[in-house]
Amino acid sequence: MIRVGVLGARGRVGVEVCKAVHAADDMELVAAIDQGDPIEGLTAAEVVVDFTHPDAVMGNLRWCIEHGVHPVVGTTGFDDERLGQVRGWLADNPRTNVLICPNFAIGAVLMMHFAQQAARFFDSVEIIELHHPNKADAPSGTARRTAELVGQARAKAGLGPSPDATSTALDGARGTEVEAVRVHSVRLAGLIAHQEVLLGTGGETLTLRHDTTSRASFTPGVLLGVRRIRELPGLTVGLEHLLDL
Ligand SMILES: NC(=O)C1=CN([C@@H]2O[C@H](COP(=O)(O)OP(=O)(O)OC[C@H]3O[C@@H](n4cnc5c(N)ncnc54)[C@H](OP(=O)(O)O)[C@@H]3O)[C@@H](O)[C@H]2O)C=CC1
Ligand SMILES: O=C(O)C1=N[C@H](C(=O)O)C[C@H](O)C1
Repeated sequence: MIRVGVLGARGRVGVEVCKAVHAADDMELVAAIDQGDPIEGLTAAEVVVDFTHPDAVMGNLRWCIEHGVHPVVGTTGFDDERLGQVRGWLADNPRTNVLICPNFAIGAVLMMHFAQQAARFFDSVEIIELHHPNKADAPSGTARRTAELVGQARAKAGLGPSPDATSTALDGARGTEVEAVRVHSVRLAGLIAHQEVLLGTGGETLTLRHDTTSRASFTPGVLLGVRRIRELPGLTVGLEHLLDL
């Protein structure tokens, strides 16, 4: 039995994760921690799943790494600086492993993978992510990661920035830029999590779209991460590394 703790246990995703861990034959839910609960409650856990808040996740990660508990992280808000800090903590605590996944839904991971594969064939690419209005970070972790993967694939193929003759624009009209890829964020009541990657070239466009219709969609990926984290040394970013793509 894998002893699992959940951080953010009363949150939108945390509730689903607790249910899934509880239902798994090979896991025991030993701690369900949320805002205001002492983090020391995680001491009995071997693996901790974190779905909290970008402002909280670094402190949680540091505690887990220093206490030899393997974190499986869904919380977003990671950039190169934060990942560098995690690598630094791991260098001082080499017995701990960390898995950080901007998106645990299998379809979303495939969308990112397909976008990366398609990128070199198209002159233009833009990303639109659409989420519920309670989301803290923009752009989403998934959109950031997609833009990084697509931007790197374009650079490798020798492609420059997407063509764009805009010479005058209101602030924000063209979104933001990640690795030279334009990213647009929509926040709308009624949505959960959605993303389109728009690719275009002479006479044709390709649209890759993923829709999250239930937060239960994140749990198979989370359970896979919990099962595999002990054999993944150091820092792993992205569920794609566990999917044999
Ligand atoms: N990787 C993925 O597949 C996915 C990632 N996410 C990400 O996961 C994160 C959480 O999303 P979501 O569940 O919608 O958010 P919620 O706000 O619904 O849940 C977060 C929970 O964590 C609690 N919390 C905040 N700080 C701490 C802390 N230091 N210790 C323990 N608990 C804490 C919050 O309490 P309180 O509200 O009282 O502050 C809340 O109950 C976000 O960053 C989101 O982007 C979401 C979906 C999928
Ligand atoms: O906050 C959310 O809801 C989600 N966050 C993740 C992100 O920022 O990409 C994953 C998914 O989009 C849901």
